[in-house]
This record gives sequence, structure tokens and C-alpha cells, in this order.
Amino acid sequence: MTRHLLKNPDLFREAALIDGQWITETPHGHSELRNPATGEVLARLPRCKEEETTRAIVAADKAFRAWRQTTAKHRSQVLNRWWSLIVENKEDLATLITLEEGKPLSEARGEIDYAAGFVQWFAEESKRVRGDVIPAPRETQRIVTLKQPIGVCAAITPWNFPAAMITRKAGPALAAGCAMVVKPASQTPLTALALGELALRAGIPPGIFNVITGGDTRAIGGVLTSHPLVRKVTFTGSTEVGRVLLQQSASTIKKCSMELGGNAPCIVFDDADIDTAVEGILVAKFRNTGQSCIAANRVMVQAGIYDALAARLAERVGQLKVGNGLEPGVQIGPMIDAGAVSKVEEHVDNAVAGGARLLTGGRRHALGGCFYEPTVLADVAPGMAVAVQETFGPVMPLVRFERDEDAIAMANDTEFGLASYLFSKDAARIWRAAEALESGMVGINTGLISNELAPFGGIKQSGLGREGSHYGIDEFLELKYLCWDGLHPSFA
Ligand SMILES: NC(=O)C1=CN([C@@H]2O[C@H](COP(=O)(O)OP(=O)(O)OC[C@H]3O[C@@H](n4cnc5c(N)ncnc54)[C@H](OP(=O)(O)O)[C@@H]3O)[C@@H](O)[C@H]2O)C=CC1
Ligand SMILES: O=C(O)[C@H](O)CS(=O)(=O)O
Repeated sequence: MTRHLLKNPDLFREAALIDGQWITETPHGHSELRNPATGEVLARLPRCKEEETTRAIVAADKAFRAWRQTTAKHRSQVLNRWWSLIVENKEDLATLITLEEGKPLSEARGEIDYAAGFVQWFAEESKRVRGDVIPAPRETQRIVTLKQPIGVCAAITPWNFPAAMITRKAGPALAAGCAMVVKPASQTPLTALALGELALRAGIPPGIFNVITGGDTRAIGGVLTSHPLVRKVTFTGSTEVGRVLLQQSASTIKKCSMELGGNAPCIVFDDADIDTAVEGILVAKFRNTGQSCIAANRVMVQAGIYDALAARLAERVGQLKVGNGLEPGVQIGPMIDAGAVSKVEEHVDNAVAGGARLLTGGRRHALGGCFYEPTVLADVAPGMAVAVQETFGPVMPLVRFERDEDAIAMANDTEFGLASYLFSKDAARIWRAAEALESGMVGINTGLISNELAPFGGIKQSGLGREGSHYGIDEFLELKYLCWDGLHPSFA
């Protein structure tokens, strides 16, 4: 079924990728993968555990020892081939994303552009990894620094952006000269495996990019976070899982990057351009059906424009087209699974029970299954679950505020600090608020802040480190310092 939907059927892999080999069978059986829109079986993937994970790590270490000897220019050329193959196969990759994750095809195409951007960006950044010559304390000495690839990297990635969350890690890792073992989310392995097929075609050596298919997540994660050959753990997902992985990585002091959960405030000041605010809020809230860690989780509107903006938002949200992501014009796809729908339902019911007003949506969609109606809640109190916890779904809670400082205080009253958004035309007001907000990223008069050029990451319990931008490659490098003595400065 799935294979015949692709122009290039070889991109459909029901296997793990270890040391350049497709492993279709393991002693641990198979897992069925289902389409969240229809419930139909998409694929059967071999279940991996400790043994397969260890094999991948050992293969990665062997491959790393040759890959790190290549020139940055060579790695750049290989990554550029990977980038061009990803772009050439965009339609198939987007189809796989929509089938396994559910997002509308138009968004899936956008994700492939986003994902490819990381490969292209770090193909160039590989050639800009530089050291220093530092003025020495003694005449006979020279101080030199080198940046060297850290080694085998373990990547554990989420289901919501099954391509971009892999290339945002593999791009810089491979560009730096490292090797990677990826454990994608069990719900979205097909995209990762297709990227693996294209990596092999691009000339990325066997063992440099490995994909472990799920099954026993804890067992796989246990090996990835404790094996001595793994020197780096990079994770994108929930804060609670990130905490576990950090704890497990401590035993062997692995370098860790964590892109974790969020609770993004979206503040609309009373001088905002209303049309800009409406468009920005819709993107910040409903991108990927609200299943994004940088989704606007709380929309805070100043009292003077609250009623007018609430009405505009309710009207637009009520018009969003819900359906199977493969259907033309669909803007809101299914949620990833039944658990995600239940969490949204609990948050909406709790808010309404607490006095919030339902302006549109508020119930499971008539399509059934994992579909939920895009929802706007008014008069949400800051302490309600829908505003305190990460809803991770198509629900927009509107919170009213009077003074600027009240909005900042509410925005910062959370253990999370990933993204924030604000809308205003007053430069001084924007600057005051942007500096005061406790988050790693701030969208100003826009709801779309994701690109490969900027440093993506959070503070507080939203994460450690940055991905993308010229900062992103440092996560995969070690800095070495040479203190070289015995050099006589004069010819006398
Ligand atoms: N900051 C960011 O960039 C992002 C944050 N998130 C956050 O993640 C949550 C939703 O995404 P979701 O994918 O469900 O997040 P999870 O944290 O549940 O899962 C993320 C990945 O971690 C794996 N995993 C889960 N438990 C363990 C474990 N004990 N050991 C090793 N690996 C483990 C999962 O594997 P498996 O699939 O097999 O369970 C999956 O591959 C939300 O809180 C969201 O905010 C999501 C995306 C991006
Ligand atoms: O824009 C992004 O990168 C997405 O929000 C990805 S994630 O951080 O939510 O996984």
C-alpha cells in the first residue's frame, strides 16, 4: 500500500539501517506502524533492542575513525549531494511524513524544505570550523587551538517533525566529522529510513548514519546513553524524557543537547497591527495541528483589543479545513494518537468547567479517530491546565491582561522557556518585552521562527544548547589546546 504511493519505491524501507545494511529481521519480532488519519497499517518494522543498538554504535565508531580523516571540503561535497537528493525526492518524503505523522501535505513539503536547509547549511559550515593561534606567555611557546569531531553521536528524535529533527542533528554532526546513531520516534520511522537510503546514495559511508527502529525504547535509550563509545547525546522531545536521558548520560559524562518541551506565550499589545497579529497567531498555534514545542500555548491579549481580536480569531479558526493530510486544501490533520486527543479534551473540559468561554470547536471532530476540532477558548485563567501545561494540540486559550508588566509576569511564570511571541508596533515596547521574556527565542510580529540560519533552543527546563545557525556545529566538536614549547623566536 505505502510503497505504491511513492515515485521512488526504494525510499520505503521496512528495516533498520546498521552499518550500511538494511536489517529486516531481528530476534525481537516486528512492530506495526499505523496511519493516524485512517488507522491503516503502513509498515511492519523490525524491533531493535540492546544487541542491535550496540552493533550500530560499534559500526559508527569504526566508520567515524575514517570519516574524521576526510577533508571538510569532501564532507561538504557529500552533504551537498545528500541535500540535492532530499530536494529531488521532496514529494516522496513529504508523502511519507503525511502518512506516518498526519500533517497536511503542504506542511510536509515545507518540512522537507526546512530539513534540507539544515543539510545544505552545515555542508557549508563544515568548511568554517576554525581554531586559533593565541599569543603565548613565553617567547619559546606557541598556543594553538583545534576543533575536532566529538565522535559517535546518539540522536533520539520526536514524531512531530520526523525529517527536520533528524537533519537538524545529523547535518552538523556529519559536517563536523562525526558518526550518528538515530533512534526516531516509533510513530515516524519511515521518514528517517528514507533519509538513510538517500544518505547511502549520496556517498555517506556505511556506519556514518544509522537508524535504529523502535520497539524497546528504554532498552535502546539505555544503551545509547551509557555505551562508552557514544560521546554525544542529542535529544528532541519532552522535558520529562530529556530529564531521564540526562540522568542516564551522567554515568559516562556524555556531552548533551536537549530540545525539550515548551509553553510559549503569545502577547498581543493594544497597539498591534490586528491583521498581522491574526495571521501570526494562527501560524504559531496551528502549525502541525498545534503539535510543536514552540506552538503558542497561551495567547495573552491586552484588554483594549481583547473582544475584537477574539472575534476575529474565532471566525478564522472556525473556517480551518480538517481532514486527511493527503487531501488538497486540508489545513488541520489528525493528532498523532488517541492519547494526544485525550490530553486536549481534558484541557478543554477543565477550562470550560473553570469558567472559560468556548468561541469555536471544543470537541472531537465528526471524522472521529484522532481528529479534533480547532478550538478557541476565551476568558482563560492563567492557572488553568490549558495555560500551565503544554497542550500540544489545536487549542487556542485567550488570556486577558491590563498592563504590559502583567503580561510579562504571566508569560514568565512557567518552568519552560523555549519560544515567546509578541505583536506591537512600538519599538521601545517591543525591546522592553523581548529583553524581559524568559525564553531562548522570541518571534516579533511573526508566528514562524523556524529556519536553519538561527540558533534554535530554550532556557530553563526547555533545554540545553542550540541547533541550527553557525552555533549549531559546536555541539558536535571538542576544543583542544596545544601548548607548544621549545620554539626559539630568533634566528640568532
Ligand atoms: N523542544 C523541542 O524541540 C521539542 C519538544 N517536544 C516535546 O515532546 C513532547 C511530545 O513529543 P514526543 O515525541 O511524544 O516526546 P517524547 O519525549 O515522548 O519522545 C521523544 C523521543 O524520545 C523517545 N523516548 C521516550 N522515552 C524514552 C526513554 N525512556 N529512553 C529513550 N528514548 C525515549 C521516544 O521514543 P518512542 O517514540 O519509541 O516513545 C521518541 O523517539 C511534547 O512535550 C513536546 O513539547 C517535541 C518535539 C520537539
Ligand atoms: O520549528 C520547529 O523546529 C519545530 O517546532 C520542531 S519541534 O522543536 O517542535 O520539534
